[in-house]
Amino acid sequence: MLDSHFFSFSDGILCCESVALDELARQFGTPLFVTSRQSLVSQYRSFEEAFASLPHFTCYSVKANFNLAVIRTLAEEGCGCDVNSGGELYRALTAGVPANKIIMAGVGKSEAEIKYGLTSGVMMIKAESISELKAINSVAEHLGKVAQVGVRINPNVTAETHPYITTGDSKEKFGIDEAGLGEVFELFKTLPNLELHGLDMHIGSQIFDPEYYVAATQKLLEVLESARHLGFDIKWLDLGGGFPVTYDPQKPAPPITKFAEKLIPMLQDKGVTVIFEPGRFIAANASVIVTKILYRKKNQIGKEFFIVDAGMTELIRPALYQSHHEVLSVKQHDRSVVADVVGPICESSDFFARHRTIDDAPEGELLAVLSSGAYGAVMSSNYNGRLRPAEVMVDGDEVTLTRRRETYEQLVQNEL
Ligand SMILES: Cc1ncc(COP(=O)(O)O)c(C=O)c1O
Ligand SMILES: N[C@@H](CCCC[NH3+])C(=O)O
Repeated sequence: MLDSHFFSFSDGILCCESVALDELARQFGTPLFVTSRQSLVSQYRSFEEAFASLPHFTCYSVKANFNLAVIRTLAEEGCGCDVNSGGELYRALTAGVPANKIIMAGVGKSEAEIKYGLTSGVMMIKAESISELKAINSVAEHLGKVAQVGVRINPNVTAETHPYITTGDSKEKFGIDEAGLGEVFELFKTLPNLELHGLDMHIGSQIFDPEYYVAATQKLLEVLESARHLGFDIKWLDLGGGFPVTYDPQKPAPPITKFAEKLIPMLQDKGVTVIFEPGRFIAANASVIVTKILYRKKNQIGKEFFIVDAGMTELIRPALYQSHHEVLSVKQHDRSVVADVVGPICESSDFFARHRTIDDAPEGELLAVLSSGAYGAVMSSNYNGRLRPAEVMVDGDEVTLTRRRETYEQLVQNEL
């Protein structure tokens, strides 16, 4: 059931590294996000190892988990950042990531955000439309700067994943497709405050088949050829993120080496630094949510429910993408039941698991929702007047509170 070095049972109790999750719940309350620092570092290092023979630079996509301690952990390993907004840029800078290791992306950056990126001195700001290129030029002109720009290409490759997280298809809003590229190159020739430094793609998330990357990279390489033909000195080829992780042990993700084996030969001698923006791959399996069983009930059709104190406000992925998350009892029991694990929110889509075999843990005990590190806390909300939970990071037997639980006062602090 559990295949992790970082979350494992010791004396019948689920632990994060050397720390028992029930201890953490006693100390910090529930619901609680618990992150294994060693897991983050290990995932980052395995990514680096897989692509070691390729000149590349990895920019962790902070949208997956923007907790400052997570960003800082990866920055200490030498990793850069991919940010999607002014707020994420602020977080990356606050975590101490140097601006020249930050890439600024986003399909709809405001003038203020572009200005923030350029004044901070980000290594590359990406454009996803002709209009945005013009906006970047005009902000750069005002600032008396020349912007180092990357253009996000929409390669029209439909990667097989959940339809809400596929991004490289012409039907989607992302990037500039083949038809727009002539105008893009023309603009770089005429607008004096733009320099074309990078070509970029990001075809989606949780992509299992490396062939989608191969197909899209092939298209990106064709654009690289055309750009060079026109005299552009392209330094960076950005392949985005999207590398998969295992959520469901029945459907294991292919190892990252499978992607590296396909991509490295295609990119090795192209005279560019390849940029990767993994988010989920690094963060997803580094955290769990520890949640208390408030009530159990069985109804007239024999259906059983565990009603827990975390919900879709902490992890919206099952509601939004019907995604699978393993749910374990923190304390092991000999007997199991088949039940739904649901939250306290007034929505029928507020569940973590349906019809799942789960230990027969009594009310008051704890469950852990696994693989909650990516697109978990970052997508949390105050819906139903919920307080965003506390977050802790574990490193061996050391525990650090990295985010305090919200308070009722904070819920209303911005209202007049
Ligand atoms: C531009 C860009 N880069 C990187 C990522 C990170 O994706 P993932 O978490 O799937 O690696 C995303 C999110 O899908 C993205 O939009
Ligand atoms: N939020 C999505 C991933 C989106 C990736 C960003 N484009 C998920 O939880 O799977």
